[in-house]
Amino acid sequence: MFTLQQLIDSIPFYSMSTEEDPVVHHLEMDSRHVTLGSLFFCVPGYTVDGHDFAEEAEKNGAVAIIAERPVSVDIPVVIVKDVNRAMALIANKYYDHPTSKFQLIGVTGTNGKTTTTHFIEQILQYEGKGTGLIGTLYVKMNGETEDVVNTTPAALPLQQTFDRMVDNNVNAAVMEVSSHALSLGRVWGCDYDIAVFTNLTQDHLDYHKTMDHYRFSKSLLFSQLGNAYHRSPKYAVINRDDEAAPFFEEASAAPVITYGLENEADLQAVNVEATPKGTTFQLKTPRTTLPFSLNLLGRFNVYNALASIAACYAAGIDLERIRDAMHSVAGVPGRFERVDVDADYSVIVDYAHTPDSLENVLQTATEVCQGSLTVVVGCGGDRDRTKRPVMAEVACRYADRSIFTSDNPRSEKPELILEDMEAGVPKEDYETIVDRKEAINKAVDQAQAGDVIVIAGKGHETYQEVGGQRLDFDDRLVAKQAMKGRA
Ligand SMILES: CC(=O)N[C@H]1[C@@H](OP(=O)(O)OP(=O)(O)OC[C@H]2O[C@@H](n3ccc(=O)[nH]c3=O)[C@H](O)[C@@H]2O)O[C@H](CO)[C@@H](O)[C@@H]1O[C@H](C)C(=O)N[C@@H](C)C(=O)N[C@H](CCC(=O)O)C(=O)O
Ligand SMILES: Nc1ncnc2c1ncn2[C@@H]1O[C@H](COP(=O)(O)OP(=O)(O)OP(=O)(O)O)[C@@H](O)[C@H]1O
Ligand SMILES: N[C@H](CCC[C@H](N)C(=O)O)C(=O)O
Ligand SMILES: [Mg+2]
Repeated sequence: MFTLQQLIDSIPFYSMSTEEDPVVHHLEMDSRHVTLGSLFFCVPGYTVDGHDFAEEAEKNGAVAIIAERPVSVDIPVVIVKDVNRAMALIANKYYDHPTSKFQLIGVTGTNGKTTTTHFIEQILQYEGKGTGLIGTLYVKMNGETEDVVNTTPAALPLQQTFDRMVDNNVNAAVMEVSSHALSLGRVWGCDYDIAVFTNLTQDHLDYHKTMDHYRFSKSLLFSQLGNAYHRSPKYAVINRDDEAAPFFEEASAAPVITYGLENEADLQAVNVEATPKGTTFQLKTPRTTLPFSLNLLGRFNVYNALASIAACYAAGIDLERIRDAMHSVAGVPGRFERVDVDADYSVIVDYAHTPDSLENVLQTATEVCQGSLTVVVGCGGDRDRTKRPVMAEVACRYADRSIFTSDNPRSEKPELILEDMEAGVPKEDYETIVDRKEAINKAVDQAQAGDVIVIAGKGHETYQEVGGQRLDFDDRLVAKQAMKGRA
């Protein structure tokens, strides 16, 4: 148990409204969940401002408040420069620096984070480690999953999750680290042992405004490798084939292990071949060359495999053991997931929601397609508008037939999102069907033998976000129904 003073000792400068030093029993960033003895953090949000809930927090039993400006309460108020970052430091202290108690691997990059973290988790499990995973799909501890809101949670739930990982005997955890999280200080104070960079292409310009800021935010994971505890060597794992590689290498506060297919790298995949069941390649390292086989399709998955191999090697696992584990690594729900209905055409559901991921998945689909390729795709509302025409262009460049539709319009009018997409391509190259179910039905109805349909953007999602509502919607179920209806 800590007193307020003990907790805020981890912040360099602050001002305090009183000398009182209450005991803190709980940390909280949502006034509605405050209980007796809580320390309440006033987080300036995108929708509302946590400072407006200080009084409610006091009423609900908070013993002190951390804020960026004065608030009218009678309990102690500590004024800090940045509540998000103060919250990260205090949560670290409160939970006794949980990330110093197990090996922590962070994966950042525009695409491939969820896939790569799952590959790494499977290799760690093959080694018999107690594993933790945090990312877009869930928090997972020794096989049990829990729902999440964000890919990388805010500092409080994050440190609390790490603390539970310690209690659950996790000795190696792997997590997706989003650029939002790095930029907002959600992962401040995390003691990463290994930081992995997958790639950098356009996304999230609504938040970052420029690619430079986006790239800088991602690089924070690598400069953070210099953190305190030094229980084992730390490493950065970097994709040499990405043009941002030198930037990340320079930002790294730890030795760098590179991987790639095209450029010479510490771990390089050569002789990559697609087989009916997956992909094979030779892994060339300065010491040895080893044959690898992967149950998954797509050159992008070779990159994800290389990132995982390099991360696990950095974590101290033998390359031969990694090779054996990789042999049976399974794919991830909603990533190039084939809809399981017997038919002479294939339907693939994929989470591609950026220009680069769409290009990768469509390129892979053309390699397995014997007839014509159809893509059903939309772009998310309240997200980077500038990627919409680019995604439309990519769709039309690869597919024989493109159907533009809705993907989580959120607060935007679906027709206007579609107009943004349409601006990227000539009229005769696509058709537009606002209703996603109708769009999927039409693609399936018209499929011929040997054709492939890629339904892109939502992958594992089980909802369509319209206005403030989440309506049930699962591309895989809708496609399955359409396919069965046709049979
Ligand atoms: C833009 C953004 O990052 N939003 C995050 C933010 O929400 P917000 O700013 O809207 O929060 P808010 O509702 O304004 O509330 C502000 C504060 O007031 C508090 N509050 C609110 C109401 C009340 O009655 N009492 C009260 O105390 C809230 O608890 C909060 O602390 O804080 C929330 C709690 O931490 C996050 O869940 C939420 O992520 C939303 C869901 C989101 O969509 N974020 C995206 C942009 C994001 O972060 N994405 C990346 C992944 C990107 C990728 O992988 O491609 C991610 O890591 O998830
Ligand atoms: N290494 C890669 N390079 C490019 N595209 C990829 C790569 N790996 C996966 N993809 C594509 O990107 C999509 C999303 O993959 P994944 O979920 O692994 O990425 P992510 O980085 O976790 O995405 P998010 O930022 O939404 O969490 C996949 O469905 C696939 O189409
Ligand atoms: N993490 C991404 C997910 C996008 C998924 C797509 N279906 C969309 O809604 O745009 C984001 O929040 O931007
Ligand atoms: Mg993800």
